[in-house]
Amino acid sequence: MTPATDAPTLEVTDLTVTFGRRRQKAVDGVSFTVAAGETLGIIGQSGSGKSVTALAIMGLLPEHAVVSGSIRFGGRELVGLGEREYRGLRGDDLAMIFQEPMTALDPTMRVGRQIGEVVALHHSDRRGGIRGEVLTWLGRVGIDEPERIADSFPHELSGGQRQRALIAMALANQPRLVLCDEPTTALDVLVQRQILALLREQLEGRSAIFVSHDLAVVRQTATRVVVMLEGRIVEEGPIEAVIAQPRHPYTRGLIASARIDRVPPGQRLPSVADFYRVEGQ
Ligand SMILES: Nc1ncnc2c1ncn2[C@@H]1O[C@H](COP(=O)(O)OP(=O)(O)OP(=O)(O)O)[C@@H](O)[C@H]1O
Repeated sequence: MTPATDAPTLEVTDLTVTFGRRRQKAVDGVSFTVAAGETLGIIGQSGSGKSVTALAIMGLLPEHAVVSGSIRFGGRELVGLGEREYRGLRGDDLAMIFQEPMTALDPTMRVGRQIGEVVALHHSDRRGGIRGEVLTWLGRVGIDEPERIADSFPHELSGGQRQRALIAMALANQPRLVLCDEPTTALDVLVQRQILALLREQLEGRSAIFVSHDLAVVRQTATRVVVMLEGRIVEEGPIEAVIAQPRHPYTRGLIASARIDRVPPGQRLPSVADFYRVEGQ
């Protein structure tokens, strides 16, 4: 018998998402897996369906979204799961790190309390040790003065500190899958590098999905990558193999014009229009 640990953490099969009466599919028959302990990169230009895929997994799509296909997480089907059951999964088994931490943090609540609420949410028995756990996590994500930061409101923190706090919040319950959606895009280049280094360290050995338009950024954290174009996956493979020998013309154009080996993380990828211009030459 195959041991349970060999089963993928996440198995997405033929996932399709449309919005309301719009005919075009935002995500169109997408299939991929995330093995236990691996970080999968999802790359593609703006509008290619990366965020919609991540939000479908998190059960965070708006009500007018029509989802079909299958998302199996630890053997459980998530498509069609009720909001109450999803709430039990989020923060505990499934966590998400967003691009803009200010929208994910409550501006009216001190940072330490917000992280503490996540810890307490699923472990009410740990109430006594919650403050200690919050401070430990803030230290672990590289916050120098955990006490002061825990007692601050989000607007009193720098962008980098806010993203560190959000990472602490996402990881505090040791989730089985962490989704990062452009977690460094809103930061300036220096802070972006620091947060990437932190994520690289913290995601090591965890199951994770790292969504970005930036191949150089994905390369730092992911072992495998899927390339999305207009709602579909056009290429997938180990990241270094895809960079060295891209098979799909879009990936080839993307790597050629992004000069992936030469550009630092943070540079934007070319758009589809750029790609067709490159191809048309
Ligand atoms: N709430 C929504 N209602 C209607 N259409 C939406 C909604 N959210 C996304 N879409 C559409 O779905 C498609 C895919 O969007 P998605 O946000 O997944 O792209 P993305 O690859 O993540 O791009 P970005 O990097 O800009 O976030 C786009 O055409 C977008 O307009």
